[in-house]
Amino acid sequence: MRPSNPAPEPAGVREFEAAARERLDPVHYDYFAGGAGDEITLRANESAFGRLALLPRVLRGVEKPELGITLPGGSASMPVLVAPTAFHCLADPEGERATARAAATTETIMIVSLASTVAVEDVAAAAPGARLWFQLFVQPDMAFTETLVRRAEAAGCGALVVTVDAPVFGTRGRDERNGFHDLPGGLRCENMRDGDRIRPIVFSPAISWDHIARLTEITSLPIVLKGVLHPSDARTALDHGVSALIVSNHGGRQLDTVPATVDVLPEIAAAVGGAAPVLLDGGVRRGTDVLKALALGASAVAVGRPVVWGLGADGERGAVRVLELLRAEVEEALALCGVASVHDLEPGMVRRLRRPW
Ligand SMILES: Cc1cc2nc3c(=O)[nH]c(=O)nc-3n(C[C@H](O)[C@H](O)[C@H](O)COP(=O)(O)O)c2cc1C
Ligand SMILES: CC(C)CC(=O)C(=O)O
Repeated sequence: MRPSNPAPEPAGVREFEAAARERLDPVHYDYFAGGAGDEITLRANESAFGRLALLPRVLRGVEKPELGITLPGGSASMPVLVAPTAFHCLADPEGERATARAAATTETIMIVSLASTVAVEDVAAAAPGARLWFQLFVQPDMAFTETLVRRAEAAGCGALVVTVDAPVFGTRGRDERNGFHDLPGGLRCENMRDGDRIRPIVFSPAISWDHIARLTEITSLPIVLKGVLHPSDARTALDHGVSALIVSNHGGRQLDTVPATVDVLPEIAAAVGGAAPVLLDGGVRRGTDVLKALALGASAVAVGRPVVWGLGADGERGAVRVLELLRAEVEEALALCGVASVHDLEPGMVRRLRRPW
């Protein structure tokens, strides 16, 4: 008897999403996929890349392009990082352990969410050599926030990513309709453990620049501010000793109708003027998206849902495949653009289309 053909490997991030959707509980799929309000920003993040065209150069004699990058907080073998996303155990039983091993295999940086379902110490222990950063929603109880910072330091995290676009938690219609408000069966936000209890994550509108100043006093880790969309905030961040910025709208999950991240990137890059690296997340699904973001001023991008789709489709192996797919796509697009290194992309290589394709 002939063995049946194995299912073909997904050939792009969007196919991984379809494969993950098949396997995940529909309520959990919706949690991962969904956005705030009418999901206008969620859709805009992806479609904005579709309004940009790449303008390649020819005959530049480029051999294998150079993909590696160095950031305050560590280096990576490619300009694609793992954005912090919560609750990986909903996508795979190994959860964040699997993601961290995938990041270690692909030699890129994983930003571990405060809301991870595996404690940051256990994530680090599961993936020796993984390059981890720790994401924080500043908790108004600064003594507890400081405990979190010490834990991240002790676990070997290379940077603190402070998410500033969540003074309150954005309402996601899909979760409301599905009644998804709690983690199921024994899963917890393990970083919030405090003795015998698990604290709730507090989203506080009282958090201000003073808290960022305080963080820079209590840790020598580089502080990366995630969720900046206004050029004035980018400049204020630099005044507060922030080491890098992530232009992010939380994957369209917080304030709906804010612009697509790639559309505000040039303004933020201009405001920062090279004083600190600017990263971007939101809607990156192809290697060509990565090139566009880098050309418009990003030092690197991060991907949120794509890694979750890899994890949901095939655990650690799926997450590796997604990251390797993106690497291969970046490499091919650089070669086709005649660019020798991710550092050599420039705004002139991107054209804004009057009408989308
Ligand atoms: C399911 C999910 C959970 C997320 N959890 C967090 C989180 O815990 N902390 C955080 O700063 N951002 C969180 N984000 C936002 C991501 O870090 C990132 O900004 C966003 O996913 C990027 O968009 P993309 O999914 O289109 O790549 C989450 C996003 C998703 C989709
Ligand atoms: C549970 C949340 C804290 C994670 C988050 O930021 C999100 O779902 O967008």
